[in-house]
Amino acid sequence: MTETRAGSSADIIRLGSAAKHFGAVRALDGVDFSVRSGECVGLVGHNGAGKSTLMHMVAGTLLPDSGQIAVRGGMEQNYSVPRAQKLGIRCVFQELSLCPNLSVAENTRINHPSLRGFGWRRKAADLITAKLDEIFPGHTISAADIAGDLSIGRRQMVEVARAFTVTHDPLELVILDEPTSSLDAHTAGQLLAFVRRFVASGRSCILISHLLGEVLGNADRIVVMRDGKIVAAAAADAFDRDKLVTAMGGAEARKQAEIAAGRPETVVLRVKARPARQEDGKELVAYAGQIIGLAGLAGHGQTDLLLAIFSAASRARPGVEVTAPVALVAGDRQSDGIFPQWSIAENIGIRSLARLRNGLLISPQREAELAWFWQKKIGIRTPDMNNNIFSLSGGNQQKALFARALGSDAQIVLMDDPMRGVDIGTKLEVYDLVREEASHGRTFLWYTTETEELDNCDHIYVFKNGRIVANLRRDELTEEKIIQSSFGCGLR
Ligand SMILES: Nc1ncnc2c1ncn2[C@@H]1O[C@H](COP(=O)(O)OP(=O)(O)OP(=O)(O)O)[C@@H](O)[C@H]1O
Repeated sequence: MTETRAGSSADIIRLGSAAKHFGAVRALDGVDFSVRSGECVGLVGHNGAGKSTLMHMVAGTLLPDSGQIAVRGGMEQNYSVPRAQKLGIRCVFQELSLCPNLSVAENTRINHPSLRGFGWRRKAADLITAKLDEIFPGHTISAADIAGDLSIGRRQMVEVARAFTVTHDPLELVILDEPTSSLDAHTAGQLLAFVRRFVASGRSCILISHLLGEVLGNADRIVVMRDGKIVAAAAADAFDRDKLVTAMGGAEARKQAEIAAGRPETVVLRVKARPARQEDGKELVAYAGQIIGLAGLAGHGQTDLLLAIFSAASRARPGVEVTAPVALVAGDRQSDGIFPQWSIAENIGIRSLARLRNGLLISPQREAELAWFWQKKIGIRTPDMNNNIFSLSGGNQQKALFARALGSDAQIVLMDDPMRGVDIGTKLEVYDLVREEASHGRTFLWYTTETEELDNCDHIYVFKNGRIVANLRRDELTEEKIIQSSFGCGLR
């Protein structure tokens, strides 16, 4: 990277008065937005505020209904994805785009048509491996791995690394839309440290995240969106968490309520489950009314155990005992959670069909009532719950999956890192809801990559290499203890 580029104040891209409608929804309402060389711009806002729509315009995947786009000071008349690519603008969107049946190397080749001829596979493999090594030292991903076989966290790592690989086209600006949502704290730290090095070399990033600490700690400038508009923009050190939350217009920056402490432990057993690789007799035990956390580095068996419990509800499995109906809130909504052809209301009602039935048929009225109830309860932002589920922003899709589980008759709710992409105001509301439901006897098993969320749990099981290595009570919980157990030996 040259010094001139690092020192340049020219805008890489500038959008003026950008507006976009989707039917009745005004997703962007005359937005001015720019990125300079050598800066990391943090972009925050509630679910549905318009962040992804704005980023689609920067990336050329969506054109504004009205407004202008200028690159390096020159007006663009026919801005498009190939044009953005030529200018060195890349993006990693929330919905991951790797082809599941291709290898990591083959997926890398898709972005680099210049890798052709004899030995292209080796070159693509070397390119992505070097970038993974640089961003995520110690990763265990092979370029020969098939993308669909990787956990969502590893797919996210590949997707991020791929965006930073360079062959022919330049690399100026990378848009990262919730890039750490599926990563554990350790891996997220590696990525954010890399982003800082990247911008220090004169290139630029846009970082979208609902984890406000991540934005405050890594962005140079922060832009806050609300209802399709930019409502605040300033140097990052002009903000703190409370100021951001207030600007976003979400829930007040309240502290998490005093939570599980004091709730009597009941004796109704709901789940007993031993991980398949556990040899020392440790097992997860959950009673009615408990919120049980599953922690540790991502991909260490937490999701596998949740899926084993889920399947044990319908057919017996050795080592797993389940005593009540089970619902699962999938973290990987793309492959596990969403029925893409269906409306929002149908996606919510699918787990409650028995209650929605009128004779042999599903009553549209009951389905609409259930959907409306949950729309109000957790604020699903849409003008019409009969719209297709993909008309919702990413975070609002996730809320619909919550509504499906909580609106069902399941007494055991399994949550597989479900708060990805959910804004801070809604998160606090969902935490309250989970605690309220637990106080009525529901049991929650909650895998999360956000250590703060474990404060909501009564017990936390820490996983390593497919096994439970520690069982902590909430009052013994510290980030240090989790990391110690995740990397070292079990505490008890
Ligand atoms: N393809 C689409 N069809 C219809 N409506 C859409 C479409 N894409 C976005 N919208 C709507 O535009 C608004 C802005 O959505 P956008 O995805 O930009 O929000 P966001 O700030 O990125 O939210 P999140 O934090 O949940 O990802 C939302 O109301 C959303 O429902």
